[in-house]
Amino acid sequence: MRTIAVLPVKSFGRAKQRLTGGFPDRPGLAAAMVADVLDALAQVPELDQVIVVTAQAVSADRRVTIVHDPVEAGQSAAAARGIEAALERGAERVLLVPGDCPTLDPREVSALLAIRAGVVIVPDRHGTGTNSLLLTPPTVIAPAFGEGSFARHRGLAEAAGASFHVAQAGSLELDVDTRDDLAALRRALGARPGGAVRTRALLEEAAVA
Ligand SMILES: Nc1nc2c(ncn2[C@@H]2O[C@H](COP(=O)(O)OP(=O)(O)OP(=O)(O)O)[C@@H](O)[C@H]2O)c(=O)[nH]1
Ligand SMILES: C=C(OP(=O)(O)O)C(=O)O
Repeated sequence: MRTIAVLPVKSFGRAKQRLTGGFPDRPGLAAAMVADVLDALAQVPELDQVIVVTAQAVSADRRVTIVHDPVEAGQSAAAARGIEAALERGAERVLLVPGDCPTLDPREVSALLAIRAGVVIVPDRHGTGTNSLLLTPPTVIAPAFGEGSFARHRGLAEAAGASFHVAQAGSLELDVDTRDDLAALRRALGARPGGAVRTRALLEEAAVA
């Protein structure tokens, strides 16, 4: 089943506003996390392509398509733009992934893609947000990210009469928005050697600065 990942990426200079005062180089952190997410997605054989939706210059491999986001109207609008581009490229399902989950484990993504349901959701670590959505078909529901999005996506799936599955994928449940998330990231990176190479290096560099 032709599967395309869609990764919305806000301009790094405008990203991670909730980390103001929590980390010296927010743009650098946003860029490092996106690069680590892309590295991880590149190791998922079940993905036919990756679409990055952004106004930002992003370096990536040949399997990545950049779709321009001139308006930056939010994650949902960017995700919708990516879904449209994925449909044009023959996607039968799309995996929506955020760019701020640097611990993303390719093996967990493969396990996620083995689940058969109209809407598969990976909640954030608080259980109230949405860190990833697997949509089959890509238009089964419209992305509705933001506060309380887990319940909203479940409601949309029910209203659409789509099957709904909540997936446990620890490496995808940690998105980095706040100082607490950054502390949780440091713990997660300390507990698991390897992966998130750029994010790990930036945090280590900041720690000794
Ligand atoms: N292309 C695009 N991506 C976005 C936009 N808003 C958010 N994103 C991406 O959606 C994902 C989750 O977004 P947030 O958690 O809100 O990240 P953020 O906007 O950097 O964080 P805050 O500035 O604290 O809200 C990240 O990969 C963001 O880069 C947007 O307007 N356009
Ligand atoms: C976008 C979401 O949350 P956050 O902005 O905290 O990543 C969400 O969980 O839908």
